[in-house]
Amino acid sequence: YISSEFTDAPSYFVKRFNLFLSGKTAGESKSDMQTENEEEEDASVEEYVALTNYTGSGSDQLSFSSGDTLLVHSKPSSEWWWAELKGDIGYVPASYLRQDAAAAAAEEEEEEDEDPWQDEEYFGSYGKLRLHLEMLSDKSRTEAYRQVILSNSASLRNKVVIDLGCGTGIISLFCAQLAQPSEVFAVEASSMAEYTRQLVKQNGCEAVVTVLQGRAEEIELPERVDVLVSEWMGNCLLFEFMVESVLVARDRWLKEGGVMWPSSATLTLVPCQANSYYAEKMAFWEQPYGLDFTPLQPLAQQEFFTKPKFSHLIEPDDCLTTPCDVLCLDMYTLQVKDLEEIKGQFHFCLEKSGVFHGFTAWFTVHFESLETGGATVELNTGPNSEPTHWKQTLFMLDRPVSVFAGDSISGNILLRRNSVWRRHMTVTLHWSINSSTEETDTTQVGTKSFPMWR
Ligand SMILES: NC(=[NH2+])NCCC[C@H]1O[C@@H](n2cnc3c(N)ncnc32)[C@H](O)[C@@H]1O
Repeated sequence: YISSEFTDAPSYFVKRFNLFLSGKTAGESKSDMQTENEEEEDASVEEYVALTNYTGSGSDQLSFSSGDTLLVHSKPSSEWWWAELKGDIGYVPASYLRQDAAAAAAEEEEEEDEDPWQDEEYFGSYGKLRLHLEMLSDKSRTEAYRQVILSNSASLRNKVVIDLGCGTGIISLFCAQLAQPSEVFAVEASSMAEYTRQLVKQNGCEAVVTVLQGRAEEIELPERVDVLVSEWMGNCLLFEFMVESVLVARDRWLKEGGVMWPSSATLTLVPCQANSYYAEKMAFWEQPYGLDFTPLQPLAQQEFFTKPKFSHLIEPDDCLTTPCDVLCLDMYTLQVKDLEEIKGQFHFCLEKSGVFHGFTAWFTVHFESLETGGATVELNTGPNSEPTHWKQTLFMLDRPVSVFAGDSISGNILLRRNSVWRRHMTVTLHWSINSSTEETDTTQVGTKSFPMWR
């Protein structure tokens, strides 16, 4: 019996289905079937995922629940497919199925054997000039490292230096040009290294600077070093987790009493307004061209406010109060295992009323002097310093909160490294807003996790 809506089912199916009804499973019926085109018989079974529940009508249709994985044996028409679920076989409405979920699952399988460090993509990106141009064009960043070398030039005499992740070799060239170290090992894993070698030669530094192509964790040095210098900081300080490579190299190659540049790193946080960003991404839908597009606002929140916004330039006036250092990393004692989960507390007393749209984060690194008592050099990527290519990182709340002078915002920030994708992390913020007025004391609590990026 084939229910009426299948009148368009080709004869092949009628035969096949009847065979099935006669107790032969799909597999066995193969030998009895002379189908018009063999490959339909041989087509590999495809996995599909049910988008929603479906209750089959008539005995020839399958019922299934959302999320079920159906094995589609063939597709006699675009509307109805012949599929199997938990040993049952029958017709299913094709529009209720989605392969990309199954494909995504397969993809997931594939990704599993993808490198958790994504080094091909990562070092591939650094094999091109774009990122190096961005970094070299960042005067605050590059001048800070130049200042470190310049202000320590006397102490660098006859020292052995490793420049970890040297890129185009700028820091190594500063060492050779502004000081007289005995040796600088410029280590670079990307294909940029071969050009870095040319730059070292082009600038007459090959007597001092040796370019080693390879990952810092794997290269062999002829000796331990007095100074480990590296520009490893990522967005929100840790993204990319290049810092792990720095710590591994420190443990392997830094002499007892050797110097880490940067010596320490601090993550700073502030509750902030983000009126223009909010207007651009959320308020926009209130009345575009006089129409009401507010039903799109949940989508906008999901699409624009779920992940942190990199390269956000916060104005000092957007800070609702004095920023607070929430994490301080000592590059001499920090361990790789510490990177899995780093937590910081904060407590802000609001000095002015405004709209609390979210939190902004940035970092500062310090380079201690090689001479005891010498001046420390600071690279501050915050809103009161010259902008850098990192700018700042904005974490938008799901919805803004009006706050008033005298209110306080306290809570904590948690950076949890992704246990699979080793260059990624999730930043979770917990906060409570305490408003005190004559009549009442109210507390609003909130929490939000921001994947960066997985
Ligand atoms: N501040 C950052 N977020 N990135 C800027 C520095 C990154 C540079 O270091 C190189 N690099 C990164 N990790 C490594 C490593 N483990 N070994 C060698 N070179 C590396 C990378 O190829 C690039 O040239």
